[in-house]
Amino acid sequence: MTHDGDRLVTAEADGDDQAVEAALRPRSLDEFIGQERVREQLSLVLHAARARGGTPDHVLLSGPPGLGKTTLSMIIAAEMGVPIRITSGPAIQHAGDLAAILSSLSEGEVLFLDEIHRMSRPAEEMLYMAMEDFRVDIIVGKGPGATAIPLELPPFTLVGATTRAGLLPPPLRDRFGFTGHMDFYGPAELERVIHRSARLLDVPVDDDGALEIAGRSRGTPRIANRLLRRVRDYAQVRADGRVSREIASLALDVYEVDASGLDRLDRSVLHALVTLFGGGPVGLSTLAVAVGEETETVEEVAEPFLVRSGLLARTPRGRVATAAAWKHLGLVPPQNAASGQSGRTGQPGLFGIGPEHGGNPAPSANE
Ligand SMILES: Nc1ncnc2c1ncn2[C@@H]1O[C@H](COP(=O)(O)OP(=O)(O)OP(=O)(O)O)[C@@H](O)[C@H]1O
Repeated sequence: MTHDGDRLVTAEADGDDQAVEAALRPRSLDEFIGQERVREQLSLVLHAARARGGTPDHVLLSGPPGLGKTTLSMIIAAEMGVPIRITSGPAIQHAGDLAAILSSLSEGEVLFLDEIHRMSRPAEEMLYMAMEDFRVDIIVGKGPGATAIPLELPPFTLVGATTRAGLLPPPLRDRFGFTGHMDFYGPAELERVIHRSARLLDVPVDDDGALEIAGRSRGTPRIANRLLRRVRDYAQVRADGRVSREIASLALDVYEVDASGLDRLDRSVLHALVTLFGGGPVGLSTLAVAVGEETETVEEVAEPFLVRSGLLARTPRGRVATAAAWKHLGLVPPQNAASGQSGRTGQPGLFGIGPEHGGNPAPSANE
């Protein structure tokens, strides 16, 4: 495991984010920006459940961190007018932990289980029965004398969140009535997220300023909100508090987040690849040594976004800089530079989709 929590452009929540995020969360489906498909589908599920006077089917939300899975689960509860209980897979290590939570749910309550793919196996098996029959068997005693005491549960809605639906065992996946796939946001959607947050935080931001921040936010609302807060600081300290394109750009230059959302680590990987290794191919560990980082940091922290942006390719022979990477660094790409792909736009840049989202998975070259 690597820690990238101190990076401004990490999609994971840090301690600083949590309090502000609570204030910035949209509270209804109408307020939730983007993800039109998921929003429409979910709205149908919730409307139908309300019309029947029942609880909605269990919902699985899959997608990268910071795109709004927790927010959507809270919206589901709010739209249904029921309470929500929030926990996560890693917090449920024993079946007993889960039994305690399930048995204390009230009728119709939403149970949000983040990182559901990281739950322990016994807890997962208990969840199968709870989801299907609203019942669990509590095992009392050990060995041959153990007995199962059935416990009826009130109907509830499980909202599971995972970064990869493919990691879930099929029996668990099949028990969700609806799966929503969340994708990275486009610049126009992020611009709306930034305008909305700026209103709530009382920061005057013009359209160009919002778009400038959006362009550096890696398709992720959590990052957009974090960058907005840093830009707000800059605008207050070095200007009159208003955020224009120029102020946003100067502020994010100070924080070393460039126009495409790359930070210092991302750029140093590309720089080493291009200047020291002629664009590659070069093995991962050699590249890591060249930038003075752990192999895992390069692989898990820097590479996913570089690949998604169409700047770096993983090939069987090693890491390769694409033509776009050379251009990004202001250099002329050699004739044979890899063309690179980024899933959604077909252009190198922000909003492509990496291997985990339908791109071409390339074999890892760990040397
Ligand atoms: N569609 C959206 N519109 C407006 N704000 C959003 C939207 N999606 C996310 N946000 C904001 O982004 C922040 C992160 O969202 P959230 O915590 O729901 O993400 P997540 O997908 O659950 O992340 P993780 O998987 O890391 O828990 C929140 O502050 C939320 O307000």
